[in-house]
Amino acid sequence: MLSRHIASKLRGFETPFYLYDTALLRQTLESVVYESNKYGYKVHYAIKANYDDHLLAIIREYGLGIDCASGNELRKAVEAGFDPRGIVYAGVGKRDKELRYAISQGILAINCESIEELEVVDALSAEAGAVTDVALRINPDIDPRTNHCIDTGQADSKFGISYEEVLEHAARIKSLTHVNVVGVHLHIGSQIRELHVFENMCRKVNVIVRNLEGLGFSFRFVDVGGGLGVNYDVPENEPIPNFASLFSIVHNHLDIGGKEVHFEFGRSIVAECGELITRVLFNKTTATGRKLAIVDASMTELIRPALYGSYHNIENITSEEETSDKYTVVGTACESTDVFDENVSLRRTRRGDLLSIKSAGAYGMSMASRYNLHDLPGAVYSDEL
Ligand SMILES: Cc1ncc(COP(=O)(O)O)c(C=O)c1O
Repeated sequence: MLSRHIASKLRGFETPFYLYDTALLRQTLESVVYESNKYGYKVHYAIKANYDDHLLAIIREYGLGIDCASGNELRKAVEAGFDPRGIVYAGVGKRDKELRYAISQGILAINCESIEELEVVDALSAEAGAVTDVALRINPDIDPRTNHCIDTGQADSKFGISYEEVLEHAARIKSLTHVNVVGVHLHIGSQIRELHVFENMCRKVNVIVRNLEGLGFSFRFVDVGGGLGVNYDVPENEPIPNFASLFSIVHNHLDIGGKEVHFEFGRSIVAECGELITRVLFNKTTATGRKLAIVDASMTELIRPALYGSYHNIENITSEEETSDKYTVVGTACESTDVFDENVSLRRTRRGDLLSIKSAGAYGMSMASRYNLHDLPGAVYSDEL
């Protein structure tokens, strides 16, 4: 973990801020590129995880495509220099102006999540005099065995079109003249640590693709989404996620002929290279005996613990004094759920100490808000120190 080694340098920066280890980001990108090249797989970066300009410039150097979830994310990717032909755009509710923009950019595919959306893309493409490449985002009804708040591929989920509905409307979909159905897309959820789940996913995809092609569809690619989890518990043990295992599972279980296989990784690319650095403002003990460390960050910088009950490992990077005391680390926001973690073992923690909240590079800054009119946090990059 970078911050522990450069804690004295960090003291001078206004807290809270995100610290990014760009060397680790580069190693992670090297790994994903190396491992995916073994099978000819194509990797998109899910820009929702973190759209920081400095990080995007690095990610672009490694030739990844982009997965985006809104018109503004698409615009951001295009402005950051990513080739529109390598961009996919998913999202359960796309506004007409967002669809018009995507159509005008000629992206790799709009991943459509309802029959109605396919019809609207067809109509808007006709208006623009275009034929738009789309993929069918299919809900495969798979339990990804992750936090229920972040699963996306179970039957009842708002994401994707049910396979049955695609079958029912197959003839109608094929009759649309201004969309070209070039792919199948699915994404079963995020922070998946039990990789055998992806075996089930592959088996379902095999059936879906075979049956739909039997009905006359012809797909150029299958995009199996993202979801590879990271080690929030002990990030030092696994700074780079296990891309090799996931690719090997997909290689061994996906049976779709020579079609392109695409992935959309967010968390696994950027989570571990980011830490949220925050300063201890006050210590106090509740009437019930809980020792609180009140820090100057809050759910406005990192909402994952408050929103999903997610765990992030926390360390006092400026104290050397061991203690058996346990701390509940709370933020400044006017919300009772604004708690980073309870009963944390930290070195003796005093006003002014810096804490690192680790593995915060994904869905940290990109989900930050200005609640309580907090300022948005800054960013410090290891290659600029
Ligand atoms: C459609 C889609 N693709 C890719 C991702 C990226 O997922 P992850 O950050 O888990 O790799 C998400 C987020 O879960 C998503 O909804």
